[in-house]
Amino acid sequence: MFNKLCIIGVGLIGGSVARAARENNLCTTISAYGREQELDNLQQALALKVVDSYSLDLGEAVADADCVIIATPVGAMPDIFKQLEPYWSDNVLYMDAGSTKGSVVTALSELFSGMPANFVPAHPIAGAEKSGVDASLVDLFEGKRVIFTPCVQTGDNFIQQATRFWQGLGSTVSYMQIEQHDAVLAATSHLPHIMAFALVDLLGRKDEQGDIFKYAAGGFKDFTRIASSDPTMWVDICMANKQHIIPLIEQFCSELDDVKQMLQGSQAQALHNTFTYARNARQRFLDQHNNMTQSIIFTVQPGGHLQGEVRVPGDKSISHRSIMLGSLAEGVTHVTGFLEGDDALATLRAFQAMGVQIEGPVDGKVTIHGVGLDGLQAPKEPIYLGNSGTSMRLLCGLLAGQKFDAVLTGDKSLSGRPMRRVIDPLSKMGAIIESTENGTAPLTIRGQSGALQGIHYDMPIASAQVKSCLLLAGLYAQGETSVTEPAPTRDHTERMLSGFAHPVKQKGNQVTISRLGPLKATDIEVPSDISSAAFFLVGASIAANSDLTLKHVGINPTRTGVINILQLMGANIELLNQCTVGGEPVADIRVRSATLKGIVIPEEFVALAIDEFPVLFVAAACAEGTTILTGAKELRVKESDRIQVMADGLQILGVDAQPTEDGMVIQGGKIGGGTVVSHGDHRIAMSFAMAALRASETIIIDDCANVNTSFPGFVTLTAQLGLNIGSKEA
Ligand SMILES: O=C(O)C1=C[C@@H](OP(=O)(O)O)[C@@H](O)[C@H](O)C1
Ligand SMILES: C=C(OP(=O)(O)O)C(=O)O
Repeated sequence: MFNKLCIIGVGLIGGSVARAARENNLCTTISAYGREQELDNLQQALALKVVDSYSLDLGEAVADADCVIIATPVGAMPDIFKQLEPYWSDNVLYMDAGSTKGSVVTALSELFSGMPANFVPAHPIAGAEKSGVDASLVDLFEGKRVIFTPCVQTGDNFIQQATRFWQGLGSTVSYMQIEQHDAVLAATSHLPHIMAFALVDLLGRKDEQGDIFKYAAGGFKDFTRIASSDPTMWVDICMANKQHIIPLIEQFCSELDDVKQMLQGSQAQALHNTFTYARNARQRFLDQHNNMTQSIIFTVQPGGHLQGEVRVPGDKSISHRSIMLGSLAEGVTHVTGFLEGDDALATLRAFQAMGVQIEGPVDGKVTIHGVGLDGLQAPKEPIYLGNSGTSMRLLCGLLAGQKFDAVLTGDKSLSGRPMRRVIDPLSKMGAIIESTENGTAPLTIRGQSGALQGIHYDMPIASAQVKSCLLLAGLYAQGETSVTEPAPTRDHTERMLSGFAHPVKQKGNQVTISRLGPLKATDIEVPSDISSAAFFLVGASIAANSDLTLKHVGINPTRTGVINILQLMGANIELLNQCTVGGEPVADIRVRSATLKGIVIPEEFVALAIDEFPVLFVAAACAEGTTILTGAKELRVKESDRIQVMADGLQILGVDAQPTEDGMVIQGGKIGGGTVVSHGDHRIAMSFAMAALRASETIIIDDCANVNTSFPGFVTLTAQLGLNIGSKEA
């Protein structure tokens, strides 16, 4: 807590910082500084009790302050810094709140001949088109991001103080390099503002008769909202960041020119492709944005049944691998049925960041221009893989054989998941991988000057991710790399390598790879994901009067444990229209309501149904008698501890579910209602949604944004089939 906070420039941002700091007890008193011409605004700030005092004398305003925030337009900052210099104190934390960072840091560095250690450059990504203290809000920063761009000279203790302060205001703190910040913001904020101002300028001048604005509707209003922003502030921002903005304006003009030519040439298809790509890209942005800033809550009313025909999204495991092998192949790979969920998209972006040209996804279609086994380029920044364990573990193997360094990062859940399972065997092959002390991400994978050495590895756990990681590293190793598994795990990597004309040798539980030559591009049709279908297999089994057909689902025998287990429990499941597509068996699956009974789940099915246990626990809760799962310790290190989190949730719903070290004991019975927490785990969220089909009360599920990682459109689809589900932002 600060004793005295001084705000220089009490406008929308400065005023909101003051309000939120007071509300959250982050300081005892607040002073403000402004210029003579801002007197009215300062008086207003005092009258509104946003600040406790103000002064037109900077020395007086900052006297005894232990935190000073400069929240003026960026163009005014160099002057403010000069005026501040005589009062500068090494113990005080100084921060700005400007939208450009290069100009701020340059001005300070010139003045002080180097950046002062106690200045933390900060940019809250929050704002509105309104200005002045009147517009300030106590919750403006709640759930918003603030970006720090610390310099090498910035002191850790000051960064920590600044972090605590902004977190106290409700923000999430991110760190960026100055250049990166200014380039990104030029694209996402500065260019859109210029476009809005320019469009209104153009139409306003044309609109002398008032016709255009008179008939302008929602689209115009949405697009031009930001043209109501403060011109002084925006002139400052544009001037300060023009080196990044000008090239973007040029690119935008050329994009408009392309559109003009499509119109001139009546190229409706080309225009359609452009618009479709943009619409999908925007949706991905919104999904990502929701994940970052909002928590989604599902509310599911009790009862209902599932009926109809449905095709669930593409297989996540196969989608990841299609991008990886397509990128390493020679030639162009066309993928259809690609999963447009965040996990698979994280893999797609990772390869784009390594120089692979990838088009799409548009309606599940992706085109990958393979660069060959040795054609990847060093990524310019750490590769962020979100929530996706498969991306991180498989990429580790693939990157271990490259000539460049790469850093892999992930969200909070992924940063807590064990990575030694891949680091240890890769190190035996000669890879150099740095992790945290706990063996977790961020991971730095060092470039290799020579090839890795092939090894034989007896996997201590049944993991397709570890196996696939080593097979991918094996593509870069001298000699043979072989892996034995304690139980069969999904074999999509092996099958797909054959499709890319690079077969592996399979003997019993051992698979062996050596570099045979280039991978050859091929076309891949991704079937629907049986792990997503699993929610409906359980949902339609437990809900009376259900009859559902799931179309074109992958039924690779290394994935069908869920069907085996449900059939043992008495489920009514039929496989229809079986065929093989691109080396993967596929079928339509018909499922009808059935009376389930509790069973002891055979351990041989555990690896074959590893992702389906959350929803199988729901099936067990609806079955007659006791269901016992053992040998499934791996569930504790997925996106959440799926044993504990499911047991907690089921208990809240009144089910007798007892977690054990490696499984669970569930007595079937009645399901009540209540609020359960998914802990950001997509499969937990979707499993509890299905439980509502048999619940007596409403089930509310917190923290569901990550459903987008594997099953975009889950709410809409399940609602169409008969589940009474709604979703809202928290
Ligand atoms: O290889 C894959 O695509 C996957 C393997 C499994 O993980 P483990 O290898 O950790 O069991 C599974 O849980 C994950 O969802 C996807
Ligand atoms: C465990 C899962 O995925 P990953 O390991 O890729 O995060 C899952 O999808 O259930």
